Amino acid sequence: MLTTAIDTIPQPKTYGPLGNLPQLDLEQPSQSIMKLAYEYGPIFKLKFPTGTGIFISSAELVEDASDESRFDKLVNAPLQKVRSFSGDGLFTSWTKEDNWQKAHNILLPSFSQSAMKGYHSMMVDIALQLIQKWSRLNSDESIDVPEDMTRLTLDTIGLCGFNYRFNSFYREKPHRFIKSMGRALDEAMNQSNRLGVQDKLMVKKRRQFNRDIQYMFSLVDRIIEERKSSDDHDGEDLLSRMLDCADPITGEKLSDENIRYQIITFLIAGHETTSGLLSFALYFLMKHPEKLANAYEEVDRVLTGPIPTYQQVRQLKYVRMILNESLRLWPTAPLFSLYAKEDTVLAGKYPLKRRDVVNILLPKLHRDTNVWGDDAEDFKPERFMDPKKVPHHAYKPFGNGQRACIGQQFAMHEATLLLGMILKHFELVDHTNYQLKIKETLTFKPDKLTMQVRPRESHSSVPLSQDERSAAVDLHGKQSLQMNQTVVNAHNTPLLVLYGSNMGTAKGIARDIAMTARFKGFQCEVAPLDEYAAKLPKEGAVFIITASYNGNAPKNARKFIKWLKEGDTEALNGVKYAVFGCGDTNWASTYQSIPNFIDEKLAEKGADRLVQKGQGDASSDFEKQFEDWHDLLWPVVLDAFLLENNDRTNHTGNSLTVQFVTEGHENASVAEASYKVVISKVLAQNSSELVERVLKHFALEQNEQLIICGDREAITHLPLNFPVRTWDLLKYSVDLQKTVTQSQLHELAEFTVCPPHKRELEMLLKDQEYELNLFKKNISMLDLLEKYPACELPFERFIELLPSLKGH
Ligand code: HEM
Ligand SMILES: Cc1cc2nc3c(=O)[nH]c(=O)nc-3n(C[C@H](O)[C@H](O)[C@H](O)COP(=O)(O)O)c2cc1C
Repeated sequence: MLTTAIDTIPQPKTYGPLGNLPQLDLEQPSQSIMKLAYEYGPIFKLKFPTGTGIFISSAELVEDASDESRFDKLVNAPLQKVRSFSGDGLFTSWTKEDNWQKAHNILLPSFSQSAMKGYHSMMVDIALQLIQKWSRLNSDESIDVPEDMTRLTLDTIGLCGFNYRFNSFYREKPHRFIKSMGRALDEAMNQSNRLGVQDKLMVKKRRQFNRDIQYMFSLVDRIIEERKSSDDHDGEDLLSRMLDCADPITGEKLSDENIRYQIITFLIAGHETTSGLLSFALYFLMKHPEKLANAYEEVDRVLTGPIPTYQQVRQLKYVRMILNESLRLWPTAPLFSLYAKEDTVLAGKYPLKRRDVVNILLPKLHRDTNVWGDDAEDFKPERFMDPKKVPHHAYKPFGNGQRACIGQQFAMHEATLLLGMILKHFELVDHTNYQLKIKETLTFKPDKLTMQVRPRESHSSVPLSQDERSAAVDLHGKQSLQMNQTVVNAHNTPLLVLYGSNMGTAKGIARDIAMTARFKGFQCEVAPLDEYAAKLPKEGAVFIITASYNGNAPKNARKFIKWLKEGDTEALNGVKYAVFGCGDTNWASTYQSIPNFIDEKLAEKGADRLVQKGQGDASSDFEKQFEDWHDLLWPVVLDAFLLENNDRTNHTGNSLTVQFVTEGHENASVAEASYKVVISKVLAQNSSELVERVLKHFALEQNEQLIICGDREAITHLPLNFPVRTWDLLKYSVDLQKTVTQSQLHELAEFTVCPPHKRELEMLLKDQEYELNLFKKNISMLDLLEKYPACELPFERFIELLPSLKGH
């Protein structure tokens, strides 16, 4: 007979039917278990009224338990109680329940990297509310940190997920949802620690629990009803996906009941843990002035505009490291549970029976000195400097494998953005010399942490008004224009861009590349890899952008991989290809496994690799890694097909070219690029009247899309190589009102075809004339263009000559 772990693993003394319950401080159960871990070592067992569980906390044991072929998520006793209000939502469902896989498939795309760009402006909206609130405080007023972080994270998930505004910053007391949810979570945890009979006696508590659940249901049902009855069905938020999308595998949609559970799940999971993370990060920064100084240095260097852009948030490396390190020492979801799917032996030492329960005790795992070193207890963000050196099997704040946190990128983007903004604006004051005490519900938070803030003198800036915020937010991407660009001198070399993607990152990149390629004159098609299994064309080029999932292919690349592995592949001589892999070093052992496989296999079968494989790591600077590869790619590809760079086929002697795009082709990023223009310049804009005059002069439409091509190094103030709305370009990027300079005047004269007018303009070039007639009167280039219709200055040159808009 197999000896089970339950017989051989150390266990503290038990107390009759209560088992080890008396060893737990019910106010702080996870911290009590942590203490036991220091006493009993990396593996021990505890018996509770609800069953017996093993607790593990060494890297070696956790690495083995992370094997998803042998262990799966256990919906543990507290989570089973939480099911009273979150049902079979993603967090509290068993993997084998149909609704888990279905919801997972439907909702994953909403958490892809490209989806974060869509949420960015809404996150900024809420973050600005906090910054404004803090900037209005008197210097002796103290801030309840976890309370304000909770306001922020609840409002953020409400807005990004469901377009619902909790408006927590406009309320004295937290929203009632927070109260009901907090009480219900407390009660769920307490119920799981009570004996059945004790529980039955708690009539009042049970009634309150039911009332809280009813309140949460009613709020959520209202959100669903409002959305169903509104005309706005084209949103891309979570609720839209829940209501409209079908599981790509089964073709089934989510039921109304399940949608209710999912919304509650996201409202809970989407804010409790992130607010704790932000609170701990602020605590650590207040206590570590030297780390705080590093963070200030980074924020001052990166966040140069009034509102952080998506890209800038991605560049806040040190701030991210601070968050990672905070999650190491105080992972806000401190424990997750697994069960053995079959009889097995843990780490080759501990025999387990099917269904034996293993709990991963994160705060202790994250302090395993064998992996993290003797200074494991110290706060050192630098541990996360090199993602390759992070021991991922000893760092699991977001859980494991397919049941890992779906909202990880959401949480990290939101937290990096906010922490960056707080640091940009404020000095942090530890006015009570706070001593850390941890409050536990299902999550960890610093208990009663307060601080004061002072505006940073050298960086104080005017908080934005509501209107300016709206301007930043309005364009968050609602419009998604379909368009087809007209390319001058297209050579029509075929280019096939294939992707393997579950969540949309690889697909988004494939589309972006295709847009650039069309622009360079290629005849381009974008498709999932599976559509081209055994069909790779030998004409033109093939680019492959793909992710990996636990070492396996994304769903729409499985056939392709099978074909490469087993298929009767004839020699692929003549196929010209390039591969870019989307991966994440969190999955260290299978990092980039699928793109690597494809890249190597194609070469092995005789295909020509055009350029070295590129790879992006979602836990590192993905965008930069992609850009670096993209910059390498095009010269090589153009060379291989003996092509000229077509970007400038429309060249007029300017260093810029402008191409107008017309409708009809698939594309994603118009609104986004327009938004980029807006957000980076939100404080400065030209008047609408000025913009209309320019449109009229050049006979342009305000909603027309154009792409400006030019050298990114040389021209920094214009949105280059992306489609933008003409209106946005003119309103936010260039200064239309600036007095004409003498060199601009010189160009105007050059472009003037009517000799008398040309002469007049040349006269004005003389210093005195210029001073008197133009400079003193503040005459702009636009004024002159209107006055001299014979001046045929092209639009692209006009844009190029104008200075950047810096605010009047
Ligand atoms: C710092 C912030 C966060 C931390 C530390 C965290 C941690 C975790 C952990 C440890 C799990 C796995 C639990 C288990 O195995 O039982 C998990 C799952 C989950 N998290 Fe998060 N989370 C965070 C933020 C978020 C956010 C912002 C969202 C939503 C927007 C979210 C939604 C979820 C969901 C839906 C699951 C269940 C996924 C599934 O099983 O399919 N989390 N989270
Ligand atoms: C459940 C899960 C498993 C993953 N497994 C791997 C992996 O084995 N190797 C890897 O490099 N990246 C892995 N990743 C990271 C994804 O490949 C990466 O985020 C990629 O950008 C996703 O692309 P997509 O949005 O196009 O699907 C995994 C991500 C998730 C959510």
